[in-house]
Amino acid sequence: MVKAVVLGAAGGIGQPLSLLLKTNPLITELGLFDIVNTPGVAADLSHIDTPAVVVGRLPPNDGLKEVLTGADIVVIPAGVPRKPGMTRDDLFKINGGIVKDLATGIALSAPKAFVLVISNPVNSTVPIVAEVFKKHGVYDPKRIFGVTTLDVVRASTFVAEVLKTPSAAPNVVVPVVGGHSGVTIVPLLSQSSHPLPSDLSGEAYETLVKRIQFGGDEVVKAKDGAGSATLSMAYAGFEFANKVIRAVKGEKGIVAPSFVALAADPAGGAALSKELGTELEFFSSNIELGPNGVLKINPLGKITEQEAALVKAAVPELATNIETGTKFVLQKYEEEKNPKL
Ligand SMILES: NC(=O)C1=CN([C@@H]2O[C@H](COP(=O)(O)OP(=O)(O)OC[C@H]3O[C@@H](n4cnc5c(N)ncnc54)[C@H](O)[C@@H]3O)[C@@H](O)[C@H]2O)C=CC1
Ligand SMILES: O=C([O-])CC(=O)C(=O)O
Repeated sequence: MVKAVVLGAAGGIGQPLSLLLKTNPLITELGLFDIVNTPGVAADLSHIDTPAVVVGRLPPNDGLKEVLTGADIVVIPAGVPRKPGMTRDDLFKINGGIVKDLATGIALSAPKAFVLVISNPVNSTVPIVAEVFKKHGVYDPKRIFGVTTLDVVRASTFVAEVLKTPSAAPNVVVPVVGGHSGVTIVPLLSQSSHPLPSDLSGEAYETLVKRIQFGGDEVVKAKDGAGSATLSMAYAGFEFANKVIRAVKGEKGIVAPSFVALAADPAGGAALSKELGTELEFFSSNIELGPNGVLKINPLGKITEQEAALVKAAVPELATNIETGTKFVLQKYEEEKNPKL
């Protein structure tokens, strides 16, 4: 019995993600919440002949509470997407508040659920969820994940393109570490399961790295004001959710990058901090998943000088993004305590 919940289920990511989750036979209940249209999306999906019983709720009458109660895994793609010319950080003003409110709902109604955060800016929204959970006394760093899988999916696709073997893409595994925006996205191409040509250096190497780092911009530009990646993100979110579900069901050795608190595995986190040369509260490295969420945070391992430079460039931006998320929540709680602030 697995209950999966999607918050923001009527949106560009939410609908195809909910469709994919409905196709997973391991999911027995699918709860959909959004501020619009969830009854319709739920009615539509409920006609598909797979096991999940689908329920769609709106905010009035405790809809969020109803959907979240009994949830094992909650995926959050709620919030506004980018338009051309915007950075992910520009979304913080609106999405920060949305994620804080939804995290509060999860802390109250499904504190043990695995929480998969898609809403941007991920580098700041994951710290928001963590702070809200701390405030409610239900924080377990092993259970909160920033979804960076789309970067991994893009890296597989783009590397296979460079190797002129597009059909190999699903088998190409490239760890992408750091975070989920621009220079914080660090592909470790030297660890690709399908080695790149040894002469891929200079401009060709930089072009490939930049394409993985700024792949989101390609989609934003092509959609020309109609939003950002939705279908590839739904695929990536489904991939990661399935990995979490499979690990919970007892499958061993499932490893994938995700933006998590280093406190989720203090020993692994300390080793990673040593490699980074600094202590960040959150970082996306390869993590091994287990029945309780994060089992182990893996080190970066052997990386090239170029990759070390990319990691070095990512660290200060990550630190700022993390602080933005944390401070936002703490400030909101201060304001709630003292409304005159
Ligand atoms: N982590 C990643 O790799 C990626 C993250 N994203 C992010 O995902 C988010 C969603 O993107 P799209 O689906 O394209 O946007 P969208 O605008 O199509 O859908 C967002 C949905 O959230 C809903 N929503 C807004 N406030 C809500 C609330 N308080 N409670 C519940 N639902 C609420 C809206 O009604 C809408 O249906 C954006 O922040 C985007 O930047 C997008 C692509 C990749
Ligand atoms: O680029 C965006 O705004 C959406 C996103 O996170 C991505 O596609 O990686």
